[in-house]
Amino acid sequence: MAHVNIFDTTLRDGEQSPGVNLNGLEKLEIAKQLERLGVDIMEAGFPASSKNEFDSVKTIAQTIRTSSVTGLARAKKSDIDTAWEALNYAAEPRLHIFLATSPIHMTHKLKKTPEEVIETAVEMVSYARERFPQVEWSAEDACRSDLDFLATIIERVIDAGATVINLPDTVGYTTPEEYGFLFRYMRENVPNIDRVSLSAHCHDDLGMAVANSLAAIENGATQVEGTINGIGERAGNASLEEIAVALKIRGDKLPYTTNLVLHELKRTSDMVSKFTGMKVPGNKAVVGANAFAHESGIHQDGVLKNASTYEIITPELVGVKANNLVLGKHSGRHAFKDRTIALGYDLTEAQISEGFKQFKLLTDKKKEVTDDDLFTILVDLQTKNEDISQYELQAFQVHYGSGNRPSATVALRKPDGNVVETAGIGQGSVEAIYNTMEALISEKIVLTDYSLHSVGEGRDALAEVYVRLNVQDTPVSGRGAAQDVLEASAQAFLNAVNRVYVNQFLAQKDQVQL
Ligand SMILES: CC(=O)SCCNC(=O)CCNC(=O)[C@H](O)C(C)(C)COP(=O)(O)OP(=O)(O)OC[C@H]1O[C@@H](n2cnc3c(N)ncnc32)[C@H](O)[C@@H]1OP(=O)(O)O
Ligand SMILES: CC(C)C(=O)C(=O)O
Ligand SMILES: [Mg+2]
Repeated sequence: MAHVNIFDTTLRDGEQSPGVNLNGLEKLEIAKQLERLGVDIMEAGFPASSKNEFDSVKTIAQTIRTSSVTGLARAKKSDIDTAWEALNYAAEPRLHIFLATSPIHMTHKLKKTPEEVIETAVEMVSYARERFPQVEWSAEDACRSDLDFLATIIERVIDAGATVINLPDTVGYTTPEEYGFLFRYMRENVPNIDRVSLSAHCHDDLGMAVANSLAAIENGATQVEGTINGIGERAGNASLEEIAVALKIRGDKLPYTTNLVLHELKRTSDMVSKFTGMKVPGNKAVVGANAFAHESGIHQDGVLKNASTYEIITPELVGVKANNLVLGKHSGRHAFKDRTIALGYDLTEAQISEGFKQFKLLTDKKKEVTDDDLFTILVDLQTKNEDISQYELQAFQVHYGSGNRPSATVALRKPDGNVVETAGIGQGSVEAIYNTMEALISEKIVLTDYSLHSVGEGRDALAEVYVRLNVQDTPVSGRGAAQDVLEASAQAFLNAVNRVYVNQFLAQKDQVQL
């Protein structure tokens, strides 16, 4: 069977999803989980795009050992130099350079002639190869490019030292037949094509990203790019879990292997969903909550008689556990710690103590503490920047009654350690809390989105809230979890505010150091 390399771009193209802004600690946790999942290459970010992005790519490059870490760069020396500064720590540093090749992009965006585009691509690929042992070159908007021009530029960048050629369907425009043809055409018409790995990168604007990726594999792609849960720019990227499971389940038609550890898929999907705030729809293939649920009587009857009547994928294959009940009221610290390790957490002793404290508090209120509950508590602990003091909720109280205007009293600890308290009103309880917190924080804060859902089932389930805010016109998202919906709402608001605060704090620190 032929092998296909998996290139994950959740942290780069995935993070380009509107409204998603991951902090460095969240990116690092996702990177570690992607390594456990067995991705061959992970694109950690676009180092030249900002100081925060540079720092997080560098930390990921320093941490990840078994997957290759790459970063994106424009065809510009300064982008390549910055990328090298961040990525040279990686076990196998790689660079991903892109330059558009379609007439639309060359004329209107780059304002370059096709000859100038060839010259720039060749010059930048050979410049990058002076540093990086592996250089991927992407022909942005390949699917709307002229085939012969594409074949010419590919031949030239391979001669300049590119080791991987990517043919992205940047705008999600192509069909499986056309995309398959593109790969066959390049295999047959670029004389030096066998010197490189050929990669597919699809977007889902017409809902064909996974089908297109599979067509590319059948026609000579040896690498496929995508994201977990299919998140990404606009309608998103090809969903890696769908591609990997399709290759596994339809090995009869698609005889290709990957290095992915399939039973890590569900956990990876859950983590990406939690950190990005992009909830996975129930009917999403492979990882949706309903992917293994059977509702109608005839289906239930069939499954009871033999699961293969209506199930082509077993839940265990992708790591969905039938019963994820874990610890209870009488569990001790050792059992708790063992469970955190089994869940894939790498916590310090201080984090374990804090997590155990929160777990015990939860067992007082909740009959069954599930893996999902633990995941929610621990994720917040692990991704909080303990080195920078931030806004903390000290206490709050809400008065609500039908016919009365809701009011809230909130006490906050500010980053300078002072505790401030005030009261305010709103049209509803959540708005009363948010208005009061806005007054205490003294910034202009606008709520642009709010969503609430429960973690698991039952009246005692944890509530999880996601918000999007504009803090002094900076868009930012935040999440909070608690047993009470109002407390979860308050925590989500502060989580978003703290993201802006931490970024400003780090930016000021960098300026002082300069
Ligand atoms: C298909 C994709 O997903 S491509 C990746 C897209 N991702 C992102 O853009 C996220 C990160 N981007 C950013 O933070 C910013 O856009 C930055 C820091 C990279 C650049 O910011 P700015 O310098 O303000 O430029 P801005 O984004 O407005 O415009 C892009 C410039 O890069 C040029 N450019 C675009 N692609 C390339 C390329 N592959 N190689 C070289 N130049 C390029 C554009 O022509 C434009 O140049 P111009 O200023 O001479 O007109
Ligand atoms: C940077 C490139 C590969 C990209 O994301 C695209 O073209 O979609
Ligand atoms: Mg893309």
